[in-house]
Amino acid sequence: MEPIIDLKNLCKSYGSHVAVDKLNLKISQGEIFGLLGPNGAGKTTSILMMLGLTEPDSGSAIVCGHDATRDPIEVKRKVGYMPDNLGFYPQLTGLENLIYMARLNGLAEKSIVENARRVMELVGLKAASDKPASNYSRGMRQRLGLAEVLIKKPKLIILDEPTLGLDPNGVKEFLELIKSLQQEQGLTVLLSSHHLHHVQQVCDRVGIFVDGKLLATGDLPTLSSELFGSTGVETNIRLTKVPTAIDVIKDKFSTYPEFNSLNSSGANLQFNTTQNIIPKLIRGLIELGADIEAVSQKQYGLDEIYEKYFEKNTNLIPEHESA
Ligand SMILES: Nc1ncnc2c1ncn2[C@@H]1O[C@H](COP(=O)(O)OP(=O)(O)OP(=O)(O)O)[C@@H](O)[C@H]1O
Repeated sequence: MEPIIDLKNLCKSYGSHVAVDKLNLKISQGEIFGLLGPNGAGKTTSILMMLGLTEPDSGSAIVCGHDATRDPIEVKRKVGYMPDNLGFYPQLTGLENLIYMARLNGLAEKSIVENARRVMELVGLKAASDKPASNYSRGMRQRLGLAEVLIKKPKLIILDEPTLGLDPNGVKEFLELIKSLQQEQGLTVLLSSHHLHHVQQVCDRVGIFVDGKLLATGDLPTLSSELFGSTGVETNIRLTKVPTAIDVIKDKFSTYPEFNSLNSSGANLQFNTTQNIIPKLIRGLIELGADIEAVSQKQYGLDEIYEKYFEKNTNLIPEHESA
């Protein structure tokens, strides 16, 4: 199946500043993809190029089968876009805002009200439909923004920082809603975020975007091995007691082609190997007469990715500040 988003060598500079540098990315239909990066990484610029709202300097963005630069109107018709700064008419109710937006999008007049009510229910705003938008909480505003996107019945929705400013419960509920839309309606979702932990809850795949470059894409295990592959696999083995001198153990395992290093502390051994060789390590230790009490393997996960790629970025808004 053709990818719903196909970006090839997409580049964009503002003056001498390279905002997006040779971005290559394919997103399949039905996927939830998280574009993840600190502030200023180039996420919004990439999204604007996908929507044909900013022209790339070079490269191409094919979205829903259309070239976003040459055919932005077709792309706009098929894609629902929720920007990070939502604006509503505060004196109108949520439902009136939605109806107004549906009219602006040229939806068929006869079913607009009925559709708007249905979508308000879908996003969990049925009870608040007739309240002025000025009374909506941040979480309700995000849902209303999503409703404005969904009323177009898009094939693909692009959400720029949708969890920004929501409290932890609001984040959870919003992401659950996105997930249910994917599962029940087969929607494809691209969302951008600088909140690694949020994105990981719902995304099938994520892309790590830093300084205009997409460093790695994949699910968490793939990302870990792409980003930390050269770090090796760390396996911790606790023995009931050390059966022989530690140098003897080291000598045995250093003949293994996958072996990098061995550190020990009492009966705790920490192996670093190029691959996961737990069965071989256990067999080797048993041959030396050891009894094994516990085995664990360090997984390079979100926290390590976060530390390596995000924490040094001084522009990053820490999660607790924006929640
Ligand atoms: N219109 C513009 N003119 C000049 N520079 C811009 C413009 N838009 C973005 N930039 C710069 O390009 C870089 C990427 O910005 P972009 O908004 O795409 O990043 P982002 O990852 O979406 O970050 P944020 O989460 O802060 O919006 C930043 O350094 C930004 O200052």
